[in-house]
Amino acid sequence: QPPPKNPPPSPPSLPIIGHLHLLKEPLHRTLHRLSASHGPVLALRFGSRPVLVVSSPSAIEECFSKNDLLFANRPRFLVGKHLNYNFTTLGATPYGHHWRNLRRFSTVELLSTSKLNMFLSIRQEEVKSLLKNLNQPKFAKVEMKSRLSELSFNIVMRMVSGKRYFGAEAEDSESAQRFRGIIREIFELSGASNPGDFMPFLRWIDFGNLERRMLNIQKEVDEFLQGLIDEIRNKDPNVGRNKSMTDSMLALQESEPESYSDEIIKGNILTMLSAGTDTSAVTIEWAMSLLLNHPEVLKRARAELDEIVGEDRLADEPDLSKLPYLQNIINETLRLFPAAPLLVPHESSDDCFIGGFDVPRGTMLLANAWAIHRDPKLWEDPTSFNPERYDNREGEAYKLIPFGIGRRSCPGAGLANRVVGLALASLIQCFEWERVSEELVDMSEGQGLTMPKLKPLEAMCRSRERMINVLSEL
Ligand code: HEM
Repeated sequence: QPPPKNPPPSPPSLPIIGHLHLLKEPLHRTLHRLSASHGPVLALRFGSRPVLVVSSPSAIEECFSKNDLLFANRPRFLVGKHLNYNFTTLGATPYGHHWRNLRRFSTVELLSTSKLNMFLSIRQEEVKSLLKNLNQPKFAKVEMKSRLSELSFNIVMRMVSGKRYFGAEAEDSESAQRFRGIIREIFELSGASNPGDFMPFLRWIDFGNLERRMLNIQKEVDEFLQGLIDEIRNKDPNVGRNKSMTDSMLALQESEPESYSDEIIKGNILTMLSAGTDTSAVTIEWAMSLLLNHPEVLKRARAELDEIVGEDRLADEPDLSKLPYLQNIINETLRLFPAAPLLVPHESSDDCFIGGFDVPRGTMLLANAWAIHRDPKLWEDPTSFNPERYDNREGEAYKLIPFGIGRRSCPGAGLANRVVGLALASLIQCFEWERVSEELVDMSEGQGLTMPKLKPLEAMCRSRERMINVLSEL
């Protein structure tokens, strides 16, 4: 491929590795620094692969409206091969017939408004179980991360398979524990900067044993998922539930065996679990951390809940649309701590122009949502947590993009909003919260694709007196 005539600005690079030596974690911060000195449309090279980093609303608009179709591909990473059933899962598969099929299926069978309404009781039950475990009359220190992670895992797992994995009535807690660990490991391996993805010769010597690690994980994941679908397949159809996504896929397998092979079904389950659990859990954790550091915001949110919901019943999903301040808090959390700060990498299927520059086909696109969300040209006092900023409708399109935009944007945004909204509303309504010490909660981010908190959140928690009756009935 000849070099483009008018390439975007780019820092000096090294032979063979290109800019890989510059990629320090967290990647969104490094890319932000590079964009700050070279501009919002930045060209890099990860080994042999051309990369485009965009970090302005106008560049985002160019990529995801006019050129959305052209950028609807995903790069083919090792993790897509080994841990996404050879590029057949919704998140990893290239744009085309198979993707459209899966996307339609997932949207209709799992994530449409009517399906989400149908699964409401699952979310209510899981949130109640969280509240019940936190219920106590005196202030005590609680660890939040694992509770929130269990909450989101149980919700998605029950929607997908009909099974409950953690806590009371858990059906198979030990293997689920292990499986959740594996999912976390998959995430660690899913970053956008595995050297072996960009310098194929490194695969020869198996850089950091990466490929071997992936193959081991693949085996374990596959056994777990095969066990799960076999169990559902073999269950007596007159007993048991048959409303889960896996049940629907198995039903389709009979009429369209090629489109719904066991592999495709396993890949779909894995995708829902890996895309839909940590993301929501981490968002709730960041939101609670922000509230602990801003008691005045917590107070206002509680006043809103007391006014709209009162003390005789728990907050519920239909209340969420009547709680604009809570929604502002969620938006502000997703602005400052987007669970996918660089979205998910895209890839161009043809040459195009972005920002007046030539971008060759086969370029990997990284959209730095994190940088846009903190751009002082777009947001007043961008690093401060200020839910009030949305009162006068700050936040137009292309400025706040935690779920991405265009045809590959997050199909689970509606579910995520409900899970995060219901959990936060209930935690604020039912409990008093304080920091474990005078010190502010540490807001630094750790490594990993979903931008976890470096230090898992701990807080002091006690049931609110006015909610004791409601809580005691759980
Ligand atoms: C706060 C929670 C969440 C955030 C911040 C989030 C964010 C994102 C982002 C940024 C993308 C990539 C968009 C792009 O490629 O440009 C994405 C893709 C995706 N998300 Fe989410 N997500 C969340 C929750 C969920 C949930 C609950 C599910 C489903 C159970 C889900 C399923 C997916 C899937 C399947 C994709 C891949 C779509 C495709 O490639 O066509 N996500 N998400």
